[in-house]
Amino acid sequence: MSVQPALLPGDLAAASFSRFRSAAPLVHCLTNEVVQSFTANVLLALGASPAMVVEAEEAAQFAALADALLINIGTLHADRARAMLAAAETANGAGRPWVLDPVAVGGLHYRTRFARELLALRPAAIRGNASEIMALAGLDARGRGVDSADDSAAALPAARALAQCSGAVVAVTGAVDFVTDGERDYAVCGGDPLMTRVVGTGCALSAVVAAFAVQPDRLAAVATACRVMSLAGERACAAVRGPGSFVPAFLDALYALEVTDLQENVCETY
Ligand SMILES: Nc1ncnc2c1ncn2[C@@H]1O[C@H](COP(=O)(O)OP(=O)(O)OP(=O)(O)O)[C@@H](O)[C@H]1O
Ligand SMILES: Cc1ncsc1CCO
Ligand SMILES: [Mg+2]
Repeated sequence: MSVQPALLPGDLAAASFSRFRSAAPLVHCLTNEVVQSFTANVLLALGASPAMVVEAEEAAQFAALADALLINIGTLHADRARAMLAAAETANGAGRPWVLDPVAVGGLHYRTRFARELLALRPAAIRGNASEIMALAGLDARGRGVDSADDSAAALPAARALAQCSGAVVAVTGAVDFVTDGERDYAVCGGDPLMTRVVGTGCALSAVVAAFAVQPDRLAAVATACRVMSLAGERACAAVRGPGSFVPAFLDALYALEVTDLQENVCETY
């Protein structure tokens, strides 16, 4: 396995974004209460469809109708947990991919236990920041050299171990996003630190990952989801004064993205 992951090739990213635009996936989002509206707007701006169907009985039914499912445990409570388990089981039964965003897993016991339960239901992809991926990997990858650290590059070994033991494609995001299936990985550059000064860019990215996880080359597709967000983020940041003007500029940049924009995935160093 390479120590320095390859950059996501522009031709793969463009092909994946083109497939996404044609498919316009319907994404069932069981996400946290802070980011629901922003997440729906990000999916709509890109050309996908969001649906936040949250009651357990309905969530179990709807997971078979949607193209993909997102489970984000940011504001977890018992009713929502019940809906999440039911929806993940339905999605698995119907052959639909589902994505786990393990918000704040690590220090908090209830959500950490619950994330372990979800992991056993085999998500197609997992997207989190460095500390979340390290903590989740620690659950099932003890003894695989998973140490503590707080940046995405340092979390790459943990992401690989998590991918190997869960079967998921794992994206660990930060200044550089790394996406791995445990055997191969891609690096995705771009974005802007301002993206961390607005709530929900990572959560919304996880919904976009779900929309891309329907594609057969899941590793390249999840990396493309990361590139779509980082490219729109860097374009938006070039034209704004701060977090307040970032959100509308970001939605506009997502809306304006063209397939050919994904061809260029340049990054001098990372
Ligand atoms: N320092 C940075 N420079 C450039 N882009 C960044 C930086 N940090 C994060 N990003 C980008 O911001 C987006 C969100 O990633 P991040 O790792 O901050 O998620 P998160 O911590 O789960 O966010 P949240 O929980 O607030 O939704 C990604 O597209 C990522 O590439
Ligand atoms: C601020 C916050 N609190 C719970 S979830 C959330 C947003 C996801 O990061
Ligand atoms: Mg997060």
